[in-house]
Amino acid sequence: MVTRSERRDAISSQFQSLVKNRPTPDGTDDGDAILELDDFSVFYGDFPAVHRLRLGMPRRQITAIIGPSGCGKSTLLNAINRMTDLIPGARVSGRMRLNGEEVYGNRMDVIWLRRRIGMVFQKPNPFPKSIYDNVAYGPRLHGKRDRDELDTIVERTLKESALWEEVQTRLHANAMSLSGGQQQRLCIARALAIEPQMVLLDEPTSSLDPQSTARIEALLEELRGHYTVIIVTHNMQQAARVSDYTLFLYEGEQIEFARNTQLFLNPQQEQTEEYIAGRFG
Ligand SMILES: Nc1ncnc2c1ncn2[C@@H]1O[C@H](COP(=O)(O)OP(=O)(O)OP(=O)(O)O)[C@@H](O)[C@H]1O
Repeated sequence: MVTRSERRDAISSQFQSLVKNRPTPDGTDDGDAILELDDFSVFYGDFPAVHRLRLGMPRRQITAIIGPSGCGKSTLLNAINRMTDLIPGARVSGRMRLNGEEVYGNRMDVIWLRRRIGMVFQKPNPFPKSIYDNVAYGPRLHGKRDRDELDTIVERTLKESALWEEVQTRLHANAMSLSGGQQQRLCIARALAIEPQMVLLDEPTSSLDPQSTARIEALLEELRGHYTVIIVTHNMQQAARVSDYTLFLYEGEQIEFARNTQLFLNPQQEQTEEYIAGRFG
């Protein structure tokens, strides 16, 4: 029978080498939250898929959302850009503020909101267009037409997403000709091209091989400090490696939200400890 203290030591040694204690990005401090949830819930009919969340996600840092299947990770992610509005029977309660503005307030322009938040899904989903047109798509929607300006945006975001070296000589090739890992980096470039307030990633590496996964993780490291990133992942080692903060959800409830140095090395809740020790989920 493993004692609690032995389990804690095992967890700590497993995650010690993964968790990085990075300083807050320049111009931000510890309490600087871009997204604040206050008693925030999402219901499907009467069923609370996420329930009474209360937390602040830090600006220009990376927050991971972890928890067993069905705990509400995607529901929360979709609530941030109000994709939940499109689901019949879904409703929210409580407050969510982005940069101090009520996401669910009467004055929020939902089209504007969705255009300010980049989203990347589990399976890479580039448009069946050229690499260039995929990246230029969002800026064009925002009314940018000047060719030089678009060229600059395409080059900048392909560099930010660590794809430029591989595609600079074939920008007009179809995006579907790229490998799965390259397609996912292109989707990240497409999300960055709109200069988003936030980038939401829903299990972005679960369909990729280990090498492509490592490239995406390295890319996230580069994005940190410039963009606010929220990543849903089933992989606890990945959460420990790439993020600064982690939210652990269980059956829609917020069990623990903390810096990774706490959540993975010194969890405050026994359920967190059991989950990251792999005892359930
Ligand atoms: N459109 C919907 N209508 C009704 N219930 C839903 C709907 N979408 C999700 N749910 C339920 O809400 C709960 C949370 O689902 P959600 O997809 O957010 O979980 P998850 O943590 O992202 O799961 P997974 O890790 O399997 O992707 C689950 O019980 C799910 O069955």
